[in-house]
Amino acid sequence: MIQLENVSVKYGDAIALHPLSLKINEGQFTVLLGSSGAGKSTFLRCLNLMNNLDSGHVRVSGFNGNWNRQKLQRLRRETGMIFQQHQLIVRQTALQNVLMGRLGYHSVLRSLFPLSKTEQELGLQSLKRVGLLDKALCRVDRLSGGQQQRVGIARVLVQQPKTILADEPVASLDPATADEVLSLIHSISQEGGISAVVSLHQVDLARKYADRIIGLAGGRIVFDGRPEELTEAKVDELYRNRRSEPKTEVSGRLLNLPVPLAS
Ligand SMILES: Nc1ncnc2c1ncn2[C@@H]1O[C@H](COP(=O)(O)OP(=O)(O)OP(=O)(O)O)[C@@H](O)[C@H]1O
Repeated sequence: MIQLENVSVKYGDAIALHPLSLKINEGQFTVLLGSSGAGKSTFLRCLNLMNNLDSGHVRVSGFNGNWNRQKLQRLRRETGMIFQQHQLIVRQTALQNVLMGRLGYHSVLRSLFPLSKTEQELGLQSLKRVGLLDKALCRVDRLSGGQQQRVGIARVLVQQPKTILADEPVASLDPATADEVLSLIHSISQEGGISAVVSLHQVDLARKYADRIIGLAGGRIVFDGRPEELTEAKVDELYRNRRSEPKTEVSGRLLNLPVPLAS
């Protein structure tokens, strides 16, 4: 369980997250929705304390007392992160990239030497789980975008995480591949009882996979409920600012079009 208590974040004078409090329960698949700049990435980074907080506390089950360096290292080791742009080393093989997920378990000195056979087997099992065992020795830049994201997921699996945080993991994929990749993250979360918090721009995918949807707007929670409670009116409210912008722009451009003369 992760609990945020009055957590707020500012960048300079700009407030990215207004004070908010909530709990993320074990095994829950939570989707964050909200227009660009709503605060989704900032919120995700608060969950494993990658962001400095302006106020409030983050409590995680299994971690008592104040956060010190060792506890933060353990928290980040137990939190798998998946990114939109995969953050892979493209000149290395899929397996080498996956094994990077084990680095948090070793000292800098130890990580200069090859990992144990057990860890290498764990890497292969993770690639098998994401359907890419046959690509283990392929360089990542020879893989498709969807396959690269699967490598990113396998890298998270070798961490044996308690929580998965995914920041727009399917934003650069076509709709069918996006569905497949999200379905994979969802099944990994369900099978392992791993909490997942995933930010998305696709409301249909949020409705399909989420146990819980949190809607952010202007750094505030404006919706928190089950997918069936997210009505069209609430979606409109969530994206109101973003949705109105293109209409204004288009109608503005249309107004400037030369009006054809009647013949
Ligand atoms: N490092 C930073 N320095 C200054 N301002 C920042 C920084 N990171 C984010 N912000 C600002 O904080 C606000 C929230 O940003 P955040 O990236 O959390 O939103 P988001 O919902 O994830 O957006 P997107 O969907 O575009 O990724 C935005 O106004 C953004 O410009």
